Amino acid sequence: MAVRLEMHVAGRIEDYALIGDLQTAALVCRDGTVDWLCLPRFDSQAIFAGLLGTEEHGFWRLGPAFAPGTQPPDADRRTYRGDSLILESEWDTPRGSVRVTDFMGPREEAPQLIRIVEGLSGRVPMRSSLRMRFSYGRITPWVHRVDERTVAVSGPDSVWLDTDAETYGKDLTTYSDFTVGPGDKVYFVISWQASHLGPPALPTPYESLAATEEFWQEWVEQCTYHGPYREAVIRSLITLKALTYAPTGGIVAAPTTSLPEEIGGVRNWDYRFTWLRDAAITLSSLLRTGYRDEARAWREWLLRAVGGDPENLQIMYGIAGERELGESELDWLPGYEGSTPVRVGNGAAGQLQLDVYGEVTEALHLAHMTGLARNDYASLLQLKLIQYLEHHWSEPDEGIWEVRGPRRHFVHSKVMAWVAVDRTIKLIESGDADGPLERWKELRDDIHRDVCEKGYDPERNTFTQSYGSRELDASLLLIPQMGFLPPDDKRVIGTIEAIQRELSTKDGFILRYPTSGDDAGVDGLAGDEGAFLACSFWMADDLAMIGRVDEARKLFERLLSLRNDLGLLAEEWDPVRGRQVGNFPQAFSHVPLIDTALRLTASGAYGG
Ligand SMILES: OC[C@H]1O[C@H](O[C@H]2O[C@H](CO)[C@@H](O)[C@H](O)[C@H]2O)[C@H](O)[C@@H](O)[C@@H]1O
Repeated sequence: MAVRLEMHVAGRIEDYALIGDLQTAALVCRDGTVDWLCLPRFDSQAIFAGLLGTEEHGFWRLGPAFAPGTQPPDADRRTYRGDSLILESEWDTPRGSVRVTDFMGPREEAPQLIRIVEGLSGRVPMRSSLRMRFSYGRITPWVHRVDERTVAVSGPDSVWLDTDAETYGKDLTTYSDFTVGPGDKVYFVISWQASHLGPPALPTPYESLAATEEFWQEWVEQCTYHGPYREAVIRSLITLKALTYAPTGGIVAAPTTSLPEEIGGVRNWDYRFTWLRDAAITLSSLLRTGYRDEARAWREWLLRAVGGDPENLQIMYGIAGERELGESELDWLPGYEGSTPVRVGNGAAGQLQLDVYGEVTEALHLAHMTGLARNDYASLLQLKLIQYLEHHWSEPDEGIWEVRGPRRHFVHSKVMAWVAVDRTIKLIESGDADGPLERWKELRDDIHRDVCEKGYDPERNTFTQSYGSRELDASLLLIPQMGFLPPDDKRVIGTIEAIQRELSTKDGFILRYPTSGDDAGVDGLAGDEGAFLACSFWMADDLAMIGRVDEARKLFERLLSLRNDLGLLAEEWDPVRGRQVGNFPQAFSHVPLIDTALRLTASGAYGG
């Protein structure tokens, strides 16, 4: 029978803090429990999967001791140390106060999760409860001692625990009970190592802490944005950097799988991969805020990943460029608050999504415009993508939202195909590439005409989700932002107003598209979902672009208020339950946050 160890249950999504080492990431709950950690990479098996199950599936709690049968207390305060990814959680207990500092140092060697306990006042009894379960909570590893170290082994993985506290094993869990007084420090470090290798080097937690703090300080100093939303922009940039897989330059969409888009629902996906779309827009935000190294690294990643025939371009890859991302279900995990299935891998990898050509080309264009050193292969890739689009832009596809229903002629896909051709024409005109300029100008005009004829409903004065449909889609908000039509075009204004009218939630945030109505089931999925945060930021952008700047600023600031206490956003917002939903933290939410902050700052629309 399962032994109930702690009374910890997974928190709300916004209860989590992110820490990471630019190769993987962990989520730490308010009560000091690490409920999610995949080792050694973002897309590896989790050793703590309590987030998607129970304490039986692995967790590591470190905090003040508490009475049996009660819940571990939440920290009274928590914050990142300055502009870093070092988390500090503090508890005030009847016996005194204590701080736990959690971080993962950017690394060359074994991945490490480091936790340092520091007594602040009084004498505080503490407890560490470490329950590793390999293979996403399915496997109880062998745990034994090697000299002063504790090692857990199963299959290809071993995880080593080093601490200066006494430990003991009970109920297949490693415990440590100790007391800290003012100034006392106790460390705990777990390090991953391939199990066929010998023990990893002994950790140096205090040196690692200093090096990690310095790393983040230096990184943040490069930011060129100094406007009124700097705090929110910096936290978003740090989050994007934390989602970057440093060895290759790949960027994950989020470090989690299967945090549901609807609590209890089936819309649960694995985001631990590099989508060309999400990575391209991330790159654009990084470029706009002065970060060129990441942009260069991602461009290199892109050129390696898409190597081969552009006919075989995938819309997403593994973080090192892997193509096989086969989707499967982990049936032993009960899911976040009962949301099943829990999926690993992602079947969307095999879809046709024509917008991706536009997003990639736009990112390469921005790299070019901001003076990133020219790369002949990048220009060649751009030309090859257009040669492909010439023959395929008029096909139906699965679109930006990766619908699992039938393919359609999504308007946004065609608009982004136009973007791809337009930016490539500009590249040729700048003299940095050679191509059939006149033919591609005609192609650009053909796509534009097609969209305006078939994707626009003159009766309702709005563009539509797909050709022949009466439904709306918030991706149409990108039409003026991409320069497809100017913001003062009456069709653009009509579309913005229609989306605001028909796709707003009660609290004024924006849905991607209707999940019920004439076209119910466009995405081929059961259930509903929350407001999509990226679309809500796009609405703020569009309102600013059409001169409704006060409204834009108010919407933006309401969106900022949805962030958790650490400035983090998931993919969606559930307006009924008033909580964050979907994978967390999500690049696709933090990127538009940065972009809207930059736009509002440029328009002077702040401070009211
Ligand atoms: O809605 C169904 C699809 O949901 C996921 O896709 C979403 O996340 C992607 C990564 O951020 C994003 O690029 C895409 O625009 C979103 O719709 C999921 O990954 C898909 O498998 C699923 O079909």
